[in-house]
Amino acid sequence: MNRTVHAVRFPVIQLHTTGATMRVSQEVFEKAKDQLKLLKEDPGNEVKLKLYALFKQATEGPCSSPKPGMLDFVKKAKWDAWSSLGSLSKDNARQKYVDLVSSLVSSESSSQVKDTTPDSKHGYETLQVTTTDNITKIMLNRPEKKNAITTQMYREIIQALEEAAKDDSVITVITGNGDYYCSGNDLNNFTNIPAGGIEKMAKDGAVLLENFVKHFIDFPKPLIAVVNGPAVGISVTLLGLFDIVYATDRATFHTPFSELGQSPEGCSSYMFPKIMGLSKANEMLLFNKKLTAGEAYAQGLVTEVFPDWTFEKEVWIRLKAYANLPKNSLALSKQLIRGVEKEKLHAVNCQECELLRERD
Ligand SMILES: CCC/C=C/C(=O)SCCNC(=O)CCNC(=O)[C@H](O)C(C)(C)COP(=O)([O-])OP(=O)([O-])OC[C@H]1O[C@@H](n2cnc3c(N)ncnc32)[C@H](O)[C@@H]1OP(=O)([O-])[O-]
Repeated sequence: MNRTVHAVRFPVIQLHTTGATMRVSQEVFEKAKDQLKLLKEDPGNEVKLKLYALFKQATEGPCSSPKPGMLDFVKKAKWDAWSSLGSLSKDNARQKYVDLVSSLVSSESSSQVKDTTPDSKHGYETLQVTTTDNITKIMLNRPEKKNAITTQMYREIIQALEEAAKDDSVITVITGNGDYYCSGNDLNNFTNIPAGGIEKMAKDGAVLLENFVKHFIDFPKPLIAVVNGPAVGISVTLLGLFDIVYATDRATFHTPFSELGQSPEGCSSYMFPKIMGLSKANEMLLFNKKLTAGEAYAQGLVTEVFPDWTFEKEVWIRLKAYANLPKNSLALSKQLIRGVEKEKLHAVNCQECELLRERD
């Protein structure tokens, strides 16, 4: 089952960055060329060189002209930029050219909008939670630990989801700070044995985990994962409970449960086979197969993959457009889509947590 991607039309170039396979049409390429002429701000020499190189590669293929002399600075810089693209195909160069122009046009228009990002909400130590432009953004904020989820972070995410469910926002986004989306359960959660011993730790852990996952199952508004880097463990298994998953092409998806002597959670034992088919789900959940972003897209776990260099810009422009849609209509439609499965998901969550408790 592939996820549905809602098409949003931008006033400028339509973005075609769905995975690595889609081709940019000549028409889109020409449009990008025209848009470039309308930029008001000079993007700077580095970007201009990149644009030049991509354009040459897209129209003529790899650079085969002789290297200009050392003193011919401009020609040499252009030649270097073009040559650096090596054997990049014309199609890929066209795609990258269009992506780059899109990001320049977008950043120019968004720089004209007043920055109204409010301060992070108080009371969170492991998260940064903000609401702006009708979007509540829950950012995992332990970049130095690759955003590993401690028991405190589990509790804070639960609290943030409860608040986001009730606030004025239209959509809710979860993302990570730094180079990782999330490295999964903090492994120290298993090593700090409390006074009641291992059995109590396992029981408390299972109760917390079940409640945590329950908040994703029951979340009433569209929930979007902005996967800004590699994702591990529970941050991957939960993705089946999000309504949309956008990923940078730098992201990977890894569920090393068998390696750790654990079993799947986050309703992945039910959602992954449903999303990607049984055998692909088994490769991930039983045999620890790490997926690239492209593979995760091909298997329907990810809605769309964006080049890392334009990821944040493109995704947030799109999300802001989504967040202007009518709040109630979105919430009701989501509940209609998810409602059919809710009972089943709660039962799966309960079983998964019970198994984890027994195995600890
Ligand atoms: C409830 C049960 C269900 C849940 C299931 C799961 O999620 S299962 C999945 C469970 N997850 C895993 O099995 C993933 C375990 N982690 C890894 O495999 C690697 O750290 C990495 C591949 C995520 C990043 O490799 P890299 O070479 O790029 O970076 P680096 O290694 O140098 O890490 C930087 C710092 O972050 C720290 N830190 C990172 N992750 C965790 C963590 N989960 N925990 C604690 N700490 C973590 C790391 O110790 C280091 O701290 P230090 O020494 O600076 O104080």
